[in-house]
Amino acid sequence: MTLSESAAAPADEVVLEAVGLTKHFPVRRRLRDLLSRTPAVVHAVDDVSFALRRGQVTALVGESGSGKSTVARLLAQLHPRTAGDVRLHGRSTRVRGGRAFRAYVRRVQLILQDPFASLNPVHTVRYHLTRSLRIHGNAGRTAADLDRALADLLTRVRLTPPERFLDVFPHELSGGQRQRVAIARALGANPEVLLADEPVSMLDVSIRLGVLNLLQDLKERLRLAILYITHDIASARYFADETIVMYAGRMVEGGDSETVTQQPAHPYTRLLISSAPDPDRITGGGGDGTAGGERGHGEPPSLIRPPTGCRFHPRCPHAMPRCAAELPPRLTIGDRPGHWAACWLYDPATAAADAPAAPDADRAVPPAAAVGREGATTLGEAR
Ligand SMILES: Nc1ncnc2c1ncn2[C@@H]1O[C@H](COP(=O)(O)OP(=O)(O)OP(=O)(O)O)[C@@H](O)[C@H]1O
Repeated sequence: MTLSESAAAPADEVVLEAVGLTKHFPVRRRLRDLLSRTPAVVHAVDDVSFALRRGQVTALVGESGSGKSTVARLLAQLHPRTAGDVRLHGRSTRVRGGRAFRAYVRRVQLILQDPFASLNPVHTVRYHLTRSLRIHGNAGRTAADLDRALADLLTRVRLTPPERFLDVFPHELSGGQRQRVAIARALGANPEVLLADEPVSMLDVSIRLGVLNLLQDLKERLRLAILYITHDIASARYFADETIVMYAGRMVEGGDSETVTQQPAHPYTRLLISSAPDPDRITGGGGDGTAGGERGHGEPPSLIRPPTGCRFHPRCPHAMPRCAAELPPRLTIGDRPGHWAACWLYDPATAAADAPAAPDADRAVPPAAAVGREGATTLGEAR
């Protein structure tokens, strides 16, 4: 598909979908494990479903180890999946290298966290971009075509004038400029989807916004579908149209970013927000970084033997007996269209019965300011 074709397509068209996506990694077996019939596995991702739409950013948020990068790698076809499906324009896709893989990556590009690692230090910007354009058949026929395509890529990522950047090596660039080159290289494929795995977390705080603004601009101008993976829920509010929260390999909340970050429903999302390093970036947080948010306790669970029922229940200040026994489905919150949480607090039966954790009787959702007075603090491995 050409750029002009993609610009003409409807904005909310689903491009890439995860459907019940599941990934279990085998664990190296110890002697005593050999006696066990069921081999141990890491439940990295379980039953994850969402859609990436043209011209929209979807944020996947969660603490370290929640399975975000594994989802990106599954969508990029870099891991075989244990179960579930990846659908590109509605068609199930499973590619393992070769020509099919090249055709897939032409449409779905992955941008990694560390531009130092993803650019070869012995090659110039010109080399990296030319290689991408050639591999994906976008270099044109003549040297002049190639020069135009190179200048166009650098201009798109706002490295201008292009001739100043073409013949420099990665170490001569700042971190932000290197990430822009990595984005330009991804654009060399003329993709429909960008999977951006923590694209700004290794950059200085002062230049993060510039790179996020660039991605936003590309989303709008090229109508890209973008998956933005981050542990920083504050940036999801700013940058993403939709936000999905993951905990211990499962999706726990989703909805439009404004609602998920300003009226979080799941106790884990509340904990994530109350632990955000800069509470001023999210209204409703207090100056001490905890007021106005949830408090939980403990560490993230083992993914080899994940907790039964809701995986957050051992840390949840609102846990009920049911939470340990039954896996909560996605339950509609009802405040804004599309807002859901996988939490038994939002089951009408819970609200009607004892509702021990719903201080606001008119609303099954515990308001952020009213919940979370119990328990100790801290978010295990949040970075
Ligand atoms: N190749 C692998 N083999 C075994 N376990 C893995 C592998 N890759 C990831 N895992 C495990 O899967 C779980 C999810 O990891 P993943 O990297 O997807 O989480 P994440 O949310 O992206 O974390 P981070 O922000 O630290 O990258 C972790 O427990 C991790 O140790």
